[in-house]
Order: sequence, then C-alpha cells, then structure tokens
Amino acid sequence: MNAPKPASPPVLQLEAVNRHRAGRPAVRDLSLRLEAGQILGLLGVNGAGKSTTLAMVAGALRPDSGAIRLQGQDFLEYPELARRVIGWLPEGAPLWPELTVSEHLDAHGRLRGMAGAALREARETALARLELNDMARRLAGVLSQGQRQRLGLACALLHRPALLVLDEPSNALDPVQVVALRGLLRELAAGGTAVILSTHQLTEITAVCDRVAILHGGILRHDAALPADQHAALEKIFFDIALNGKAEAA
Ligand SMILES: Nc1ncnc2c1ncn2[C@@H]1O[C@H](COP(=O)(O)OP(=O)(O)OP(=O)(O)O)[C@@H](O)[C@H]1O
Repeated sequence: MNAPKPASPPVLQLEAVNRHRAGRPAVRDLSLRLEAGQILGLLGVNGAGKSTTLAMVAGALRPDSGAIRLQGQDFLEYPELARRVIGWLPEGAPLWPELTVSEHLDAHGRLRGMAGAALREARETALARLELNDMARRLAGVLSQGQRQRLGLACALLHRPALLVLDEPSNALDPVQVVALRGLLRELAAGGTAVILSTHQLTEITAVCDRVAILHGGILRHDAALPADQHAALEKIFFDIALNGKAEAA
C-alpha cells in the first residue's frame, strides 16, 4: 500500500504575529493560514490593522514577534522566496510618475529576475489582463486613478505569484472594471493562486471571497468560510464587531 502523501504546507501562515506602530499595538497575536486557490477577504474599520497585516505579509514591515511562513518556509530567512512567491498591490498603488506603463512592468519583472522573451510575454499578458494595451506608452504620472490602480494590479500579478496580496484592489475602479477584477481573481484562484485582499466593500467580499477574516483593534475577531446567506449574515457579523466590539464565534 502506498504511504499517504504528506499534505503540502499552506501558501501563507501567520503565527502569533505582533506589530506596534508609533508605539501602539497595530496587530496583536495574529494567526492565519491560507491555502492555494483560496481567496481570503480582510475586513475591519479604519485603523483595524489590515494594511499593517498585508505589509507584513508582503515583507515591507517586519513583525515585532511571531512567524510568517510562505509555502512552509520562514520568509524572513529567505527574502528571495518572498520576491518570487508574492505579488503585492500596496494601498494607493504607488507608482513612478516618470515611467511609462510598459516600463513599470519591465522594472517589476527585472526586480524579480525576469528577462528577455519571458518578461516580454508576461508583460503582454499583464497588459491584456488589465486592459492596459492602449496605454502601454503613457506615463504613469498622467493616468487616471483607476488606470493607476489597474497598473498596480498588473505589476502585482506579472510574475504569476503563488500569493497575491491586494490592499483595497477595487479602489477607484469603475463598475465595469470591478466586475472584470472579480472574474480575474476567480480565474487566478481556480489556477491555484492564493489571494488575500482587504476592502471596505462587503459586496466585494461576498462576490469573490470564499473566506472572510475581520480585524478589530489589531485583533482577529472572526475567521470563517462565508456563511450560506452571505451578505446579510456577513453584514450582521461585521457590524456586531465594528460597532459593539462583540466577537462572533467562528
Ligand atoms: N505609517 C504609520 N505610522 C504610524 N502608525 C501607523 C502608520 N500606519 C498605520 N498606523 C497605525 O497602525 C494602526 C493600524 O493601521 P492600518 O493602516 O494597518 O489599519 P487599516 O485597517 O488598514 O485602516 P484603513 O481601513 O484606514 O486603511 C492604526 O492605529 C494606525 O494609526
């Protein structure tokens, strides 16, 4: 008889992560795991700790304590793993205004060790996926907010990362682009990409996520698959936590 195959480690695992900002706890004792193909939505009121969490996952902020593992490995010990495995859209999609759309993608690709035909092909795929073909030669500094956001998303998924970390990805997108982004995230997840995204839109969570985590005061108050009666149930859980600080049993 064949021995059972060992389960592959989760794409992302946070264990008892803590982080202070400006002397105050911003994320407290946070443990989370995310498997390949899952889309996890992160909810919470302003200042709840969502961006701090995503910046730590993306390697831009170091936890004060605790561990973050990517595909089972501590990524503080393997920074090159983070570059390969993670695609990050930071809050507000920061760009270099003096580079064109294409130049952005090339620069992101090179930072991740891509070159030549592989980089060209990835760039063309990303331009097409985010409907940026027509503006490939335009300077980032003259793009509209929604176009900037789409360029930020194109940069995040350029190298086909196993984990996409998206901070408010539908910000500034028009309704057509919001729907297109939902389709793109579902397609990527179906291909095995794990996605963690933060948003203030409950409808975004119910439309695209298969799990939701709610942070409040830096503490994880809820982490569960989306309830069957998705929107109404999620609204109740969210407002109980946001307004009353009442934790919902997961
Ligand atoms: N650059 C910073 N310097 C100091 N403190 C910060 C900084 N960024 C965030 N904080 C603090 O860290 C805590 C968590 O903030 P964070 O930005 O992670 O929350 P958030 O849930 O993403 O909020 P929002 O929904 O408003 O984007 C807050 O108390 C905030 O004031």
